[in-house]
Amino acid sequence: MSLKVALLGAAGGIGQPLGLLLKQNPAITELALFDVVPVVKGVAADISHVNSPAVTTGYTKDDDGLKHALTGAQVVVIPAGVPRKPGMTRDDLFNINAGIVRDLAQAIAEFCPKAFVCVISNPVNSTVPIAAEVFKAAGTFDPKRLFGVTTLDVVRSSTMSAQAIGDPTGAPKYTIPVVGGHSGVTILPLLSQSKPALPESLLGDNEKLKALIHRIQFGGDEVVEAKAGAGSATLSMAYAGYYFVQRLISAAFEGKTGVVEPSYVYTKDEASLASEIGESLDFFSVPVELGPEGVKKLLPVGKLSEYEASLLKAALGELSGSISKGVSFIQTPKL
Ligand SMILES: NC(=O)C1=CN([C@@H]2O[C@H](COP(=O)(O)OP(=O)(O)OC[C@H]3O[C@@H](n4cnc5c(N)ncnc54)[C@H](O)[C@@H]3O)[C@@H](O)[C@H]2O)C=CC1
Ligand SMILES: O=C([O-])CC(=O)C(=O)O
Repeated sequence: MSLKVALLGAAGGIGQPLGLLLKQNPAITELALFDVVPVVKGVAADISHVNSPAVTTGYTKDDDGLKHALTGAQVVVIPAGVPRKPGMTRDDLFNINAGIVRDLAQAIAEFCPKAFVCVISNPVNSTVPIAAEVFKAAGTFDPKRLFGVTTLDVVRSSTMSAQAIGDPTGAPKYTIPVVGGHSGVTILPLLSQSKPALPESLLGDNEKLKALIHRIQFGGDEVVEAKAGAGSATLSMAYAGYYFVQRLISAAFEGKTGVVEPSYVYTKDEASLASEIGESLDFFSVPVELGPEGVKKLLPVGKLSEYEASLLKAALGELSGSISKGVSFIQTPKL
């Protein structure tokens, strides 16, 4: 089997470690690293010495680099764009990152229209709708193949929950679905659905529960503050992004069944989701069963606690605006 993965924004804080992680996946036979900064060629030369199968090449804008990086790619991962500084929201990145994601999506539509596309660039709540609108305009949109990567919220949920119950090394034990979006109150970790269940000493203690959910929702800020102007989460994001991509690869190319990961996906016309959350949204993060076509099935959000149901209302309030903002960025004619 041959499998080409393209990583766009490969010289960045996320791109470099994510490229290294992708390089060590034995299923990947070709790894195309694209960035607008020339050091990407050095990053590719460096990573290419790792003795795994993926033949690794760096591309910049020169010599039709984006075209060559994307042609034949079956999976495209996008961490291209600017990160936050203290005091900024993810939405403050819109002005720069919206155009970056639009242009990369246009190139994907042209050079690898059938690829699975995993968007990391923030604000995810708007950049995924932007990519979808570009694909729709190009006639290549397949809702089963477009994913907003929200896995870092899932990763933080298990780590922070284990810490909150005084079992910090127990993090890998807890699988906690996160639904909604990827920004502040739109991030809704369903602690009541943790497998195995979290203890009553947490679930029954409103103050502790509130503090934990707030920490997960604003986990990105912890890193932004600690990096003090030098960027946002990169290493944990590379871990989470790689985790999602390798799960997708295992389901889409290696025949693995029963692979379920939350992701921010196209949910328009999903009547059962709309009746669960009480509103019809074009995009929402839900647990997704992955398969050969990408999305095989969207799984239900499931039963929410009373507190989670109140948080869902806040998430819905913000999400619809972020989605429309992304859609209008493409649909509104520029003067
Ligand atoms: N989905 C998530 O959970 C997370 C998303 N992010 C987001 O990921 C993005 C990247 O973050 P970092 O890697 O820390 O930023 P960075 O600034 O370190 O790296 C971004 C890279 O993108 C490149 N780039 C800019 N325009 C480009 C274009 N048109 N084509 C290709 N490459 C381009 C830059 O040259 C740079 O190398 C940010 O928007 C950040 O907010 C960050 C953490 C978590
Ligand atoms: O906080 C940020 O800006 C980066 C991000 O999305 C995260 O760490 O979850």
